[in-house]
Amino acid sequence: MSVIKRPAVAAVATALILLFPFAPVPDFWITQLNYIGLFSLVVLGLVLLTGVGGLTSFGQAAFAGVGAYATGYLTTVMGLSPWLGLAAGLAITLVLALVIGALTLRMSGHYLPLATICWCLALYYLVGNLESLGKYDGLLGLPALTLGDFSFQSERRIYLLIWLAALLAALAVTRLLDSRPGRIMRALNTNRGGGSTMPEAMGASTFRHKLVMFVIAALLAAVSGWLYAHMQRSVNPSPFGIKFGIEYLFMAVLGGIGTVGGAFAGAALVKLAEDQLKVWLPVLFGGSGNYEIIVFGVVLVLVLRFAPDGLWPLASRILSRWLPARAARSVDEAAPPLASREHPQPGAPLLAVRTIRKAFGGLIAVNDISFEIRAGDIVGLIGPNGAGKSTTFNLVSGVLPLTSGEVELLGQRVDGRGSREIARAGLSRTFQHVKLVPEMTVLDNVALGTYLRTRSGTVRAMLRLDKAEEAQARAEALRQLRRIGLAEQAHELAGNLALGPQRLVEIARALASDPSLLLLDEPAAGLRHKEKQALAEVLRQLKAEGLSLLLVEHDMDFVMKLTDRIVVMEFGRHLMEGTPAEVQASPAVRAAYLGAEA
Ligand SMILES: Nc1ncnc2c1ncn2[C@@H]1O[C@H](COP(=O)(O)OP(=O)(O)OP(=O)(O)O)[C@@H](O)[C@H]1O
Repeated sequence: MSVIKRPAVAAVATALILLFPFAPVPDFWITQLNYIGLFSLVVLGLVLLTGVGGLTSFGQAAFAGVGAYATGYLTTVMGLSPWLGLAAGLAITLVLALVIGALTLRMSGHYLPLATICWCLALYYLVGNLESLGKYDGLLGLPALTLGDFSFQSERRIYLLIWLAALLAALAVTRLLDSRPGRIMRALNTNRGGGSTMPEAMGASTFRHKLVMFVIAALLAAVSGWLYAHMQRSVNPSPFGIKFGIEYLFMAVLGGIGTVGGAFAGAALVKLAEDQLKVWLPVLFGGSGNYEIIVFGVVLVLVLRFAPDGLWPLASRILSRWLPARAARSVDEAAPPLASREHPQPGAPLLAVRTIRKAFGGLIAVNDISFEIRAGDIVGLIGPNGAGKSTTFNLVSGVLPLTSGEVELLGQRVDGRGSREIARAGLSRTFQHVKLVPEMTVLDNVALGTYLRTRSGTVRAMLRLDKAEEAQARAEALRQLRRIGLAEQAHELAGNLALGPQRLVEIARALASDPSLLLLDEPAAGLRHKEKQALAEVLRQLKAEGLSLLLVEHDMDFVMKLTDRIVVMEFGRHLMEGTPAEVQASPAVRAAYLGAEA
């Protein structure tokens, strides 16, 4: 085992970067690195927004423009300090990002990218036509940045500010991704099978998390614009147009859009390659022209084809042969337990479903269904295919709105509320199609379930003020994994597990929210015999611990052995309710199943 640890490698790399301008290197390289640092700041925002959150933006250059023009105007026209320029740039960016985000982030698919293109174009033409901002010539004569008597006038000096900002941003984004809000952000990417259903069921507002990512990405771009303006000592619209918006996205994709290291790799590769290509391509092809754009297009296609995760993950896989292995973060099992909710006494009313109905157009999928669950009950919901079980489940858990009827959980009416609020009221669930974050560890996936029992937000996460609470959340996750017999796999990636253990991880995640009622949607579907046995064992143990369960399941054998009571549905209607023995003996149930099989 290597004696060198990864943090030591990172510390040495950071020191080398910050000491670079003190070495006798030509100014050319300082300039190059300044640009790379500035670009990295913007691309880091894209890593968070696009790579992690799956929200594509072509408009980051425009936010850089806001940062640059705010300071440009305040320092040249109004004669104010560049630091006020920074504050104003960040404030304007914050407001703009909140407004644009609020308008566009609820849209799905291609609307957000289109909106960001429009916004980028609009800002470009706006500043290019405003007399007060110098039209297309821009603003000249910005002052150098100063701190007390120290002036960041030369490129070598501003290098320190640029790289300090870029490295601090990288640290903040890394910390954020490994935190309570970060886990939710990583679960959002629909391109990787994520979405809003699972995070909402864990009690998190997906819109809010998307907005936070959008704002952070915009603020990072604005800081880059501010630094750029004071490095150039002038601003004009061209670096903030759509061409740069696309180029930032290109850097992110080339470097590795889901990784912090990819932001730096992408920025460096594009900047260095662009300069070289600008020199060599005209020599090769003769004449002048933007040939590098063609080369970039070809390279992008090749990267997407052969290294779709980008070059940084590829390089780090190769480098990991020589670098020390990443140590699994230990779990402090002595951390104090998270606060627990007050659970109802056994036998107390828990869930009351009263004449709930769901119509999809003319089809009544759930037709006036009623049943009750008392604390400590294990209730099964069965019926032939298309009987309306999943729809009932989704109505109770708030994924679908009711057409009519009432749902009461622990004495509170919850019909008409979304799944987030129902989760808060004490209900947790698993999904028929497993919804784990495959590139997160099993432990982190389970820690996602502690969302409602913890409080730390984005700023606390970025400043690492959430250490104590994170230790509690991780200890709770390990406790739940031990409860379902998967503690050994805590540090594996969830995507590497087979379906059976994945379903168990979903149960552990639901348990981590300390629910009063657990809803399991076809937990045995697709499992092999041995996996089913392991699952049944876990559920029997939960039953012995007094947990209340509602279970939708196809496997009759599985349901009969486990439940206290069974509700049978057919064609959306309530067919019968009784003990497993009563249901098994019922001619009506047999006829319904035989009819379904016929
Ligand atoms: N979003 C929807 N829009 C229109 N019809 C729907 C929708 N969801 C379900 N249905 C219909 O409602 C009926 C009940 O479906 P549901 O999925 O609840 O049944 P199920 O008992 O869970 O079936 P399975 O066991 O096959 O999962 C079916 O006829 C289905 O086609």
